[in-house]
Amino acid sequence: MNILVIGGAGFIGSHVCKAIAARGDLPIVFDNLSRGNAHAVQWGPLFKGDVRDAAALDLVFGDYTPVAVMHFAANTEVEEGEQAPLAFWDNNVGGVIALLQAMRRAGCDRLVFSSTCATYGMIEQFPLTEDRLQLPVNVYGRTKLAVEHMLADVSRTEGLRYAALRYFNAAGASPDGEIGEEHKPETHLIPNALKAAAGLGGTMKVFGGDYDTPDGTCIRDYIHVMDLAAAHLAALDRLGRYKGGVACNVGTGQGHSVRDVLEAVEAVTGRPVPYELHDRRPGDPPRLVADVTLSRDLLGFQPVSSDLETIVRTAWNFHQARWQATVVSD
Ligand SMILES: NC(=O)c1ccc[n+]([C@@H]2O[C@H](COP(=O)([O-])OP(=O)(O)OC[C@H]3O[C@@H](n4cnc5c(N)ncnc54)[C@H](O)[C@@H]3O)[C@@H](O)[C@H]2O)c1
Ligand SMILES: O=c1ccn([C@@H]2O[C@H](COP(=O)(O)OP(=O)(O)O[C@H]3O[C@H](CO)[C@H](O)[C@H](O)[C@H]3O)[C@@H](O)[C@H]2O)c(=O)[nH]1
Repeated sequence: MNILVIGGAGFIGSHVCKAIAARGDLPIVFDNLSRGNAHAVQWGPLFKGDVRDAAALDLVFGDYTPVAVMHFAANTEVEEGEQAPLAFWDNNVGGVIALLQAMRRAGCDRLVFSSTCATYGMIEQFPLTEDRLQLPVNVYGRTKLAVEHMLADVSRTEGLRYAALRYFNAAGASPDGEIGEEHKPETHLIPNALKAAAGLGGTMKVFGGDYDTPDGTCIRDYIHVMDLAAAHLAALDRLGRYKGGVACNVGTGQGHSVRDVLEAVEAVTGRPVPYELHDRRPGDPPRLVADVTLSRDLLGFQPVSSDLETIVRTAWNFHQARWQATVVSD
């Protein structure tokens, strides 16, 4: 099967491509390389284009007749969205409108969409099941929630089959070190903590030590990116069997504070993480932890590599290899 992977040069998309290829299907990456890396596209062709470009989409649908689409392309940095909302609405919502129109022209009716736990916002009722009221507190989350509504509307009227996967915090790297997390700029906690431990990032900032959580720092549900990739394959299979659409959490059900993560980084690397407490980062909810019942029952999904030690170790191995390669090529 040909699977069109929009945003497949990015962190999560590239790991999903690896998983698609591992089971014998062909990932066709469509990416404008605004954030991703061409070197992470290793398991199929790379088509350079913008998802808002209808003609470019028609070309790739015409050339490869994909049976399904996975859509990862988006503006993703929460803080950036607070400064530049229109760019987020344009790419995150405008991109999906253009994609759905191209899918309709091509007669392709299956879509796996990257949604996010950021669509829940400040909900303080736990566990965080999918039927909770979604009240996103940042621009990023609002754009993703708007797409969820759009998908439901289009599914109802046009028969689109879709899965909106509400990922919690994707982290870790391919265990063989081939690919990993390489955002530029990097704003995510684990790569920043690893950089600080390696003495490459100076002192890292911990955003907020006064949250209403046991140690005062934010709690997140970290899921290994290869587990996340497995969830995508399960969702894809489900689209082949059932009509309609579904929105489903993808997490582990376990929460870890920022301090827990720093401790795990110190344990794996054997080095201290120099950090200083900083003001809260705008748009950060204090606690986001998935209820995993639906992903287990609907997708048969069970994370196997998402303990904090494995996440940090695979990320550390990947980053060390990249840093060494950079020094050698310099
Ligand atoms: N990283 C996480 O923890 C996390 C959590 C929840 C949801 N998500 C969502 O998952 C998806 C992937 O996240 P990621 O961390 O891999 O991000 P990423 O930035 O690494 O990857 C996104 C990719 O999309 C490409 N892209 C962006 N705009 C494009 C456009 N207009 N046309 C074509 N390509 C475009 C970028 O070049 C990049 O390769 C995003 O939609 C994000 O919102 C991520
Ligand atoms: O240098 C850093 C980086 C992060 N953090 C803290 O660590 C936690 C995790 O932050 P990340 O930036 O790693 O992840 P986010 O939870 O902000 O964001 C992730 O989850 C979001 C949903 O909330 C979005 O989907 C987004 O795309 C995805 O990157 C937050 O409390 C953040 O304030 C720090 O203290 N210092």
